[in-house]
Amino acid sequence: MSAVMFEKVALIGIGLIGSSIARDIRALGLAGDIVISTRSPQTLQRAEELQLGDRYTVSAAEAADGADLVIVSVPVGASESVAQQIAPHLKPGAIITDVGSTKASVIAQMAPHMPEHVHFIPGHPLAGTEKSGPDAGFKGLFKGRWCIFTPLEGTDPQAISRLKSFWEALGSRVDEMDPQHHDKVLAIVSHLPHIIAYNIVGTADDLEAVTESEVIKYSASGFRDFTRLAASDPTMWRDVCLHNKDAILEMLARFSEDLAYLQRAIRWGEGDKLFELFSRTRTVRRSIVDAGQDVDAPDFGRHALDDKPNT
Ligand SMILES: NC(=O)C1=CN([C@@H]2O[C@H](COP(=O)(O)OP(=O)(O)OC[C@H]3O[C@@H](n4cnc5c(N)ncnc54)[C@H](O)[C@@H]3O)[C@@H](O)[C@H]2O)C=CC1
Ligand SMILES: O=C(O)C(=O)Cc1ccc(O)cc1
Repeated sequence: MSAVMFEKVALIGIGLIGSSIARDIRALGLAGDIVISTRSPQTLQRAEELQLGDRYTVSAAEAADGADLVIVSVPVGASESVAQQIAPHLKPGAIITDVGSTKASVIAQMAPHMPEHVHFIPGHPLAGTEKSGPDAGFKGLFKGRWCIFTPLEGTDPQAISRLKSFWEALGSRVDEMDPQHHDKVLAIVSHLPHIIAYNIVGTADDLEAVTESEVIKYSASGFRDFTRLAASDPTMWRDVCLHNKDAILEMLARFSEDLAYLQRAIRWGEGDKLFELFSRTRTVRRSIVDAGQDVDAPDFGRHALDDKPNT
């Protein structure tokens, strides 16, 4: 149904996100030629076994050479190294984008290396799982999810519009934001939940030595939800923490203050305070469900092109 949108697409990094994009491009026929590059020869070989692209190379420079669209899907801490490697080979008029979970740092790392004759448009699809690597990707990951662009001032609106059409073809809704604002919003809605999960599972793991296997044996679904997040890729999340340091520390300070309030209410038996907070937070969940953002709901993520509801 879709037509070729970019003649040559280079995917640098072919883990969960890169390989999901590759699968969608393939399925929708959005590219004439898909070239895949990743640093590790083993991962590259796996991408080839999975037939995610048309050509494969460990050289990011070779992959980017002559590409009309370059999508960088590597841990955010590797952004500068990739930008340095690809910059001399970028074709005039090419669109360069990324999928990194932090934006100000990615811009600081990549923008200085981008030649005048390309369109650099930082992006972030708000879709993913706790899994990593090329096997973890799947078709339709971005359906019904937001993709946030944080374009630099003066970026060609036509290039933004071409990239927007690409993400919309993958079923995403696209929004634009200032990178600093993006980093603050994501710090509270995504980065802190992961840090809290790493922390609580780490604490439980320390207790495990005392309680033997009780932590696993009796773990209720609340704790299990935390273990899913805490199973997320350590390299990726180390980089997110180091590259969104200021916003994360600001949100952690607020979080600790609010936790101290809760702690105090529990210590002094102030049930009304607990009840008030727990009632307020319940309405947050309800508004997410009402806004159609509940991924567990059967109709969530229907593609614009689907002609009948999911069953
Ligand atoms: N995992 C998730 O749920 C989401 C991740 N993101 C962002 O997407 C990016 C990629 O994440 P995933 O696909 O989950 O990670 P992943 O670990 O599954 O894949 C990362 C890929 O980058 C390659 N790589 C690592 N260092 C490299 C380097 N220096 N040069 C070239 N390739 C290199 C790896 O070989 C692998 O192919 C990250 O920046 C992450 O913040 C964005 C949205 C969701
Ligand atoms: O697995 C989950 O619950 C996620 O939250 C996935 C995710 C991880 C990082 C992002 O930048 C965006 C989405």
